Amino acid sequence: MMTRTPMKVTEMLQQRELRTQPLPSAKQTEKASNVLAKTREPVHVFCRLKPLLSDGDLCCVRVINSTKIILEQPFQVLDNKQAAQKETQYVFRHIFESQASQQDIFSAVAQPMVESLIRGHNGLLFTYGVTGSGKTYTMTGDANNQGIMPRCLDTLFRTISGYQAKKFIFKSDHLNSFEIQLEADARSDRHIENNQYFKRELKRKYAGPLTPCQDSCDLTLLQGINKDNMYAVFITYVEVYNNSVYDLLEEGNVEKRLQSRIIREDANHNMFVHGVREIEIESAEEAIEVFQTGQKRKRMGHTVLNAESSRSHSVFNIRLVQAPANCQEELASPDARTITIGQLSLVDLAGSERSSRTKNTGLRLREAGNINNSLLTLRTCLAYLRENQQQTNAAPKIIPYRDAKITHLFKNYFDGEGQVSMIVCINPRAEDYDENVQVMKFAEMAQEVQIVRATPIKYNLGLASGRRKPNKIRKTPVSNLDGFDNAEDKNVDADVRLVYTLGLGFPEYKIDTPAQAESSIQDLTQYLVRRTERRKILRTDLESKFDGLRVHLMQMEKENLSLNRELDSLHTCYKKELDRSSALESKIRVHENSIDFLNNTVKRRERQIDDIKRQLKHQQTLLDKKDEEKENQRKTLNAKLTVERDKHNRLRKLKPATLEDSIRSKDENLSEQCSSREQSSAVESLRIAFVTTAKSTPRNTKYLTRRGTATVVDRRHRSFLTPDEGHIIKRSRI
Ligand SMILES: Nc1ncnc2c1ncn2[C@@H]1O[C@H](COP(=O)(O)OP(=O)(O)OP(=O)(O)O)[C@@H](O)[C@H]1O
Repeated sequence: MMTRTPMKVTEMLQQRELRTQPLPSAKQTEKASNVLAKTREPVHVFCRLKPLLSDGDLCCVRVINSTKIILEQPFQVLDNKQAAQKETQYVFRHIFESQASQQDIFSAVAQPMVESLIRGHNGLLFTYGVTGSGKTYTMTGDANNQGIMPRCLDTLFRTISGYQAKKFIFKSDHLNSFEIQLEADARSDRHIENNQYFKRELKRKYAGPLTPCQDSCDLTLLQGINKDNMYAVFITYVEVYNNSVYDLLEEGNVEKRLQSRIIREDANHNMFVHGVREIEIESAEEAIEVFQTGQKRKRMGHTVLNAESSRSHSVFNIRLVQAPANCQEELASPDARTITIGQLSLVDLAGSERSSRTKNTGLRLREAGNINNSLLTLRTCLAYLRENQQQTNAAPKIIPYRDAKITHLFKNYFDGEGQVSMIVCINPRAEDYDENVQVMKFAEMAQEVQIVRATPIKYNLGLASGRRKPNKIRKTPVSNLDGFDNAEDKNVDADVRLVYTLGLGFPEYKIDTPAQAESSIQDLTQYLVRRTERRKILRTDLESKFDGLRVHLMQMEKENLSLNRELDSLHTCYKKELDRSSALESKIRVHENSIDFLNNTVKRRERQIDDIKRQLKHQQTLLDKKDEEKENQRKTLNAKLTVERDKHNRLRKLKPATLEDSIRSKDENLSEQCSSREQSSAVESLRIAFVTTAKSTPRNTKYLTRRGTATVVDRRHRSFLTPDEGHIIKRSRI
């Protein structure tokens, strides 16, 4: 059994906890760690198991408890039946077993993210898993089992109900931000919208296949709403198909070919789809209707593993815009800087799949290739992020967000904005074992990545908190009173004292008969008694309120004084810090200048080194050329020498033979023809000539003399023949 030992798991958990818990040593370190613990959080990874289709199906998963799960290699996959079954244990934040309801998932995973959204924080929630493992079911659900998205919308609208701004007060600036419109402009936009037939229809009824859940959560548990703010909700819905981004809510009918969009970075370094259509919605029903319109454009396809398989990654963004209101329930300032924007991105990733199992070909195969590539990039990004966070001493790796559109869109979540959660969907069938192993490994790695949670900057207008409350309180009984006046329902328990009215108008009475007069007088008396009592109650209430107000004012005055003192000390601190920071800035400038200078010097030196290298190279080339020339000359001289040697050898062989022949013939002629002294002296002179010629002949060569004797000539000696005797006189060379 290849299990992670319990020790290892606890170590892992301890390590994870260590990263979020403050170190107890020095006070300063503790403070710094506290800040880290507050602002850093790991990716939350949840695991959801899909129910098996039939009881006979083999299962490859065993749940240990709500956080531990074991993946078992199915027996039939093993070659050898005797071999030990391979098991791997994984630990997640929570494991939802197959019987877990959609509500369970929403409450544990998405509800806290909705709360964060209301507070103005960003959040990313995505589903990850093999094709057909239940990602879309978890994210969207169906008519009877609504998923996370409709539940989020329902919770959100139920929470902000009564605090929503009028439509078109907030307007998108098409650069991922919002501006505040004047009421007159907003009214005119509302008028235009009301005139559009489509919108009127939409408002009248909604009867789509998916409806928002009506009981998504217990609202008493939800926190985070600022009752002094006004809220508006905007949605965008995009898909990433074959690594291109498309706006599923683009204007035009559903058959229209969608335009590919680019991803851009806004002024706050958040990534957004440029030119995407942001639709302001006022209710969950309206949001679902808009979602369904986009859904019709989403690319779905049939694969062997899932009849309705998502062939693209879909990103549904809920953006909550809020700004402070004044006590008249209008926005307190037209300044766009007072706006806080929170974004919750719900992402349904396309399923990872193996082409061998899906039997995909053609377009489906290309889609699958693109899906797998983008998921691989997601895995790489998270792996590099984790590495960078764990090895703080090494040079950080560049995260390849731009390699896939989906990771490019996620960049600002991973780089530090908001909370990231992932639901890993697992189909526990034995056939999915291999792919589930990969999914689990990725999930395990992902939860070691730390994300910095950014706190939104809220613009302080200096308005008192709770300013909208009195107006709201006043509105409630007044509206109740309206009903009280008109309806017969006498049991309405209107809190009339708070609006300081003495009650209903003077009752009508008729005094036609004495009996009528009697009863009218009684009624009027009762009415007046009630009225007097109410007056008393109101007076007491008013007096107590005056007292309360006085106490409250005194308290506020005290608070104000202490706050002013605090403000003064803060001002002093601020001034000191300002001085310190300007001193640091000037230091930085000096260091920057010296860095610039050093950089320039380094560049100059590098240029010089380059020049010297070039010169050396040139000299080397010249030397090589000279060597080559020398070699050529040597070869030419050698060739000439060989030719000369051959010539010389040939001459040496030829000359003595020729001369010997001529001497012999002349000797014979001379001996035959004359015996005279003159004649013989001529012969002698000829002989001397021969000897002179023979100087250059090789050593130990034999020559014929007149007497027919052989003579050996040594090269080291010069040899002569005496004219009378013909003897050879040898003389040593000097
Ligand atoms: N927890 C569950 N309970 C009941 N049915 C489920 C559950 N999860 C998934 N299903 C059913 O399984 C089928 C496939 O699920 P779904 O379409 O959500 O898979 P997917 O992971 O999104 O697939 P793909 O990646 O191909 O889009 C659907 O018919 C869905 O209703």
